[in-house]
Amino acid sequence: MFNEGGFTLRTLIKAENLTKTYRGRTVVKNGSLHIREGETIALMGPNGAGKTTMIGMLLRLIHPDSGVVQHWTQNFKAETGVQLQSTPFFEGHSVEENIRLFAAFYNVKSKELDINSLLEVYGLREEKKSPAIKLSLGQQKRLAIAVTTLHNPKLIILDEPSAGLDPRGQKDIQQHIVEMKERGDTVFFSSHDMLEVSKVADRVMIMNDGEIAVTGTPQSLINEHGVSDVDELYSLITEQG
Ligand SMILES: Nc1ncnc2c1ncn2[C@@H]1O[C@H](COP(=O)(O)OP(=O)(O)OP(=O)(O)O)[C@@H](O)[C@H]1O
Repeated sequence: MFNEGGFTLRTLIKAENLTKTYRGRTVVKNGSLHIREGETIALMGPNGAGKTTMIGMLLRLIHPDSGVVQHWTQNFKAETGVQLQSTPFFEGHSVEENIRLFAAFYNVKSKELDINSLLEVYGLREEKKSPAIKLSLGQQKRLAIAVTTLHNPKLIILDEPSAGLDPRGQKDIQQHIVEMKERGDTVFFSSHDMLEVSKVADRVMIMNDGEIAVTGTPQSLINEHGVSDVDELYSLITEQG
């Protein structure tokens, strides 16, 4: 439990001094962060800043060279929804079958699964019988995000959910994150989309060259650094390198 301003917020993930080196190059340096229940956190940073490596270590998919990650429960994987940069859908299976396969993986019972509602929410009703791997990039991203929610997870982690999408596709993803937030879900996502971050994030972290350079609410960081928006803040932090 973590006490802040009189409210007791539960910490879901606490990472301390995470470091990862690949072939002599340190790509994450002493990364410390916490994710508290109900927060929507955006992880930003240039290509190669170490965001995906950091997410991998938070999920215990990548073993840090040093540092510690603590989760709110031993069984955190069963209670976490994860969209990685490429979600491997099952080849030769329709959207519906893929959802059923992911649901089985998460131990969600068939009778608890409302596929039609899920497809409706994620704008995939027409694609129900289409092969998942033939969907457009935007549709695949929406399907990947839809399956992160199947088991009603406590924490949702999205690695660049809107990367490579057109403005309409980016807006759709923003809306899905807003809906997760309104449901009270905890969401940790990486992004290069300033508008998305400004609109949905309660807290922003900017990584630069393997380090978490700043963390705070968008407004507090804007005030502290004397800039006018998240875009300017990002440029200031990442150009300081
Ligand atoms: N398994 C690996 N072996 C060697 N180098 C790696 C490995 N994984 C990542 N790297 C390197 O670590 C650095 C950080 O990569 P990472 O994918 O964490 O960055 P990122 O901030 O997520 O970038 P992007 O925004 O492009 O996705 C990069 O230089 C990358 O090439």
